[in-house]
Amino acid sequence: MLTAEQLKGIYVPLVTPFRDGGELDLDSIGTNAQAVADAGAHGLVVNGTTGEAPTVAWEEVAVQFREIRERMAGRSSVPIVIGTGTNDTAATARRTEAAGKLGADAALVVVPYYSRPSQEGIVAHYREAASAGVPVIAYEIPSRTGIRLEPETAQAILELDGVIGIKDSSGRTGLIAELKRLGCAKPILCGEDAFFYAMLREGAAGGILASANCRTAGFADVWRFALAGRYQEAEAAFGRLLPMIRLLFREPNPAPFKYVLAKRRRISSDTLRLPMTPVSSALRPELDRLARALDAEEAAGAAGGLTETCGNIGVRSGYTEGMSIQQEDCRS
Ligand SMILES: O=C(O)C1=N[C@H](C(=O)O)C[C@H](O)C1
Repeated sequence: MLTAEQLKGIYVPLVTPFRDGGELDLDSIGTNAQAVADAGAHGLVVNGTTGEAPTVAWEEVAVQFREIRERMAGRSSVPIVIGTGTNDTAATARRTEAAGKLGADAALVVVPYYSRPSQEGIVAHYREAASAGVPVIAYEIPSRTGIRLEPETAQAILELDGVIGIKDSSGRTGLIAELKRLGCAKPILCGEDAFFYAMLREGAAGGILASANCRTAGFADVWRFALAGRYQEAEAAFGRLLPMIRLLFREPNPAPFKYVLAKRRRISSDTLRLPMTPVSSALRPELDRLARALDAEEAAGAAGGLTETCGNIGVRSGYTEGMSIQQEDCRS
C-alpha cells in the first residue's frame, strides 16, 4: 500500500470508457491505462471525477480495477488509487475497505458533498474512512462539493493516521501556502490542472491531473524540472501544456477528454452517461486539431523526437528535452 513518502509525481485520473450502448468497455479501459503508464504516469486513479464516479456502480469500479491490475501485471511501481468517497460516511468507509480488499494502493476520498456538514463533521468523516485500514488521500474540490475546507480542517485531516496526503482542487494557491505555513509535511497534490506549475512552486508533491490522460510525458517533465529546482524550464514546459489544458476544460470534464481519446483510438467511443453530454459541435473542430497534433507528436517521438507544432493549441513535442532529467521511481 502507498505511503505518504511515495505519494508524488503525476497521477492520471482515468476516464471510464463506455461502449456506444453505455456499458463498460474493458478493452479501452486497459488500453488507456497501459498507454498512460507507458508514457510515464507515476500512478493511476480509477473512479475519480474524470472517471464519472457519480454514474459508475461499485461493481463496475471493481471490474475496471481488476482489468487494469491485470494489464499492469509486472509494473508494481505504478500504484492504483480508487475513488471511494461519497457523502455518506458509513458508505465511504465500506467502499474504502472494499477497495483495500480489491488490492488498491490507496483510496481517494472527496470532501462530503451536498450535505454541507460542519468542519468537525468533515474531520469525523475522514477519521471513519481512514479507520478502514487503506491509505486515504483527501480530495478538496469546493466547486463540486459546495463546501470549502478551512486550512486548520485540512491540517487536522492530514494529521489523522491513515491519511497520506491531499489532492487540492481548490483552484487557488492559498490552501497549500497556508498548510505549508502550518508545517504540514504530508504531500499535497495539485488537482486543478491550470494551477499545476503555481502549486509546484508552493511545494506540491505532484498532481492528479485529468489533462495528463492526453500528454502524460509533458506533465511528468514539468514535475521533474520542478523537482530538480529548474523552475524556468518547468515554467516553459508548463506553458506548452497550458493552451491544451484550457481547451480541454472549456466544456464539462470528461467530455472533451473522451472525445480526444476516442479520436485517437485509445478508447472506442466518447459515450458518456447522463447527465453528462457530448461536446458541442462548436468545440469539435478544435479538439480534432488537438487530436491530430497529439498523433503527430507521438509519431515524431516514436521516430526520434522530431518537432511537430500546432500553433494555436500550443502542442509541441519539445518534451523530449526533459529526457535528460533522471526518471524517478516514486515507490522507491
Ligand atoms: O478526476 C479527477 O481526479 C480530476 N478531476 C478534476 C475535475 O474534474 O474537477 C480535474 C482534475 O484534473 C482531476
